[in-house]
Amino acid sequence: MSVPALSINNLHKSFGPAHIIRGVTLDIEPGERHAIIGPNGAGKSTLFNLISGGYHPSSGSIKLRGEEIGGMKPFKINRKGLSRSFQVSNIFSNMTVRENVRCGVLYSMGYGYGFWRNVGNLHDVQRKTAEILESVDLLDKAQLPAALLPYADQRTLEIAITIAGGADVIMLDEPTAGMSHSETERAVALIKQATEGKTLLIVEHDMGVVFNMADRISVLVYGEIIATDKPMAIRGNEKVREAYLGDEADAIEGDAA
Ligand SMILES: Nc1ncnc2c1ncn2[C@@H]1O[C@H](COP(=O)(O)OP(=O)(O)OP(=O)(O)O)[C@@H](O)[C@H]1O
Repeated sequence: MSVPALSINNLHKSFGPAHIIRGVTLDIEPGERHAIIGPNGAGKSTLFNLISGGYHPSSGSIKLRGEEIGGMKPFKINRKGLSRSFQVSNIFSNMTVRENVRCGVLYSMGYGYGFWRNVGNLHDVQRKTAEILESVDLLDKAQLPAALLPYADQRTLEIAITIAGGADVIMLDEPTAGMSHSETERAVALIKQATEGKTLLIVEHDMGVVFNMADRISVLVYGEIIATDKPMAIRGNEKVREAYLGDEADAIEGDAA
């Protein structure tokens, strides 16, 4: 068997007396698209922050391709090939769309951020930047200041920046939050295309998105994973229906069937 892209073992996190993550164990295979779902306050963002280095685990282990990363600084984890987006937009609004993506590309190639002004001649950087912009369908808006993009395009740019760093494990926190139905459909297609071959971990409230995108789903309730399975099995899981999805499960659209 291959080494899991991410391997979480008996992970706990408490804030003072509040025990928020309560023994999470989960393996995510290389190339898998995995979604974490669960009610508000279940601990999804906390789990994301633990994996990407925002929080120190209280106990337990988090391994990236077999290497322990629990408690490492976020930039070190990023350097090891794990990149995450945030719910709150992370883009440089005064820079153009192209410059924003270029920053990520430069970073992945080992250049400092201060180098970006002189990169016009760096062919490999230009090519990689254009490739990413094309994969998320933003090439025709590359010269615009990021602040002028419509909201859905800003979220897409955020995803492009996350991918530009060259990581092969990508974590997206509610990538379609605030988007209309048609914008969401487009974003899902772009995310699938842009993360092809990479390992993807998402937190998402839109069940249409989750069931369309994920190979497997984990359901987090009160800091514990109550089920990890393929979308169809999650939809039919009695425990999951009781704790979270309820009758909504029957109404979920998706090609998971
Ligand atoms: N830094 C912190 N200090 C204290 N409590 C925290 C901290 N971060 C999160 N919590 C608590 O942990 C619990 C889980 O929060 P978290 O944001 O991880 O849930 P979530 O599943 O992401 O919720 P939502 O779906 O609403 O985003 C909440 O009760 C929250 O108040």
